[in-house]
Amino acid sequence: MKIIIAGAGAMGSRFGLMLHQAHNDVILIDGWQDHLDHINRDGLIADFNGQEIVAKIPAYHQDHANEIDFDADLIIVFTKAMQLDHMMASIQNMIGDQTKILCLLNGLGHEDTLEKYVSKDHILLGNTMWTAGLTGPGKAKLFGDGYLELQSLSTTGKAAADKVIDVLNGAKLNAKYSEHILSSIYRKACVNGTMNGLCTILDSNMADLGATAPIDDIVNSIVNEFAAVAKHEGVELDLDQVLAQIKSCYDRETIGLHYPSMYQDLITNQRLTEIDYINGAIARKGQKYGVATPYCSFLTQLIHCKEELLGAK
Ligand SMILES: NC(=O)C1=CN([C@@H]2O[C@H](COP(=O)(O)OP(=O)(O)OC[C@H]3O[C@@H](n4cnc5c(N)ncnc54)[C@H](OP(=O)(O)O)[C@@H]3O)[C@@H](O)[C@H]2O)C=CC1
Ligand SMILES: CC(C)(CO)C(=O)C(=O)O
Repeated sequence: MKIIIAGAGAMGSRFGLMLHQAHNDVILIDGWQDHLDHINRDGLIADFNGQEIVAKIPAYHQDHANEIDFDADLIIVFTKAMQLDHMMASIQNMIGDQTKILCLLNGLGHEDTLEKYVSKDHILLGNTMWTAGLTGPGKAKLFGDGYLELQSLSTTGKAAADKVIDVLNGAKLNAKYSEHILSSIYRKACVNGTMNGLCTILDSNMADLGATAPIDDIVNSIVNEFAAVAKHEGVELDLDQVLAQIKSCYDRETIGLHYPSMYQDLITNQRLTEIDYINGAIARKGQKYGVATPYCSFLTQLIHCKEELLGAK
């Protein structure tokens, strides 16, 4: 399959690498010139479960996306939430009649941004429990296992979605179709709404955070706020399932040693975070629906304070 990874940071690099290894025709598009230069010069270098892999994958700057001759079957968008709009505008001319756009970003509401550029027929909405990190431009550190779920936003799009799922599974990405992607997105947002902000503020990985005494209380309070808001959007969260997914993040043998992407953004790279698309989104929706969200509001404010204190850009 001809695949564009639009947003080739940590997660884009993981998906790009695994799909390239499975003999798909992959190109990377990103806005970070130094990263692109390293990849084009030395290859994408990954510490992949402890083994060094070098993949020669062509990488292009998004400002020149118009000039790329590549008839993509699939575009996987993997920018940060606040970069999605700009990326979609950059790649608009690369979207053909049959091109599917798979969105796996963390956070809520990305379908609204995608629908500014393409109809529902093109959109596969999803989320993923894979993890990834960058150790420098052109260098990824990838460990642990993961999976992803996706759903076509068009009622007639299941067959095309299944083809994409076969390709993803050919690359061992553990993809499956979801009939209720909004529930699964809310469930994943609960994982990010607890792990990402808390690990960032408390300077911890997920396993160490999970071993603290007050964590269960804090997690329960945050998850209840997500669930109360989700109910107003027609999503009934299964709290046991949500808590089990959060607890799976504490496992040192799988992804517990991972520092969430928000930690990587703010603490490692002094970059602005996606908090407004996660806990911030719940606080805004809570106001709209008359649901109290003190934990989400406080965590959002704390992260914004930290962004200011660290001069994040
Ligand atoms: N990392 C993870 O483990 C997981 C992440 N996600 C989600 O996937 C999406 C993509 O996240 P992720 O892959 O972590 O994003 P990254 O921060 O690794 O990359 C996103 C973009 O940020 C810019 N960038 C990143 N690092 C630097 C840097 N050091 N200097 C300059 N620019 C940089 C690049 O674009 P540009 O230069 O154009 O700004 C890049 O395309 C997000 O929604 C995230 O929440 C989901 C599951 C797990
Ligand atoms: C790994 C996980 C699930 C942590 O919340 C994630 O999505 C992230 O790092 O952003």
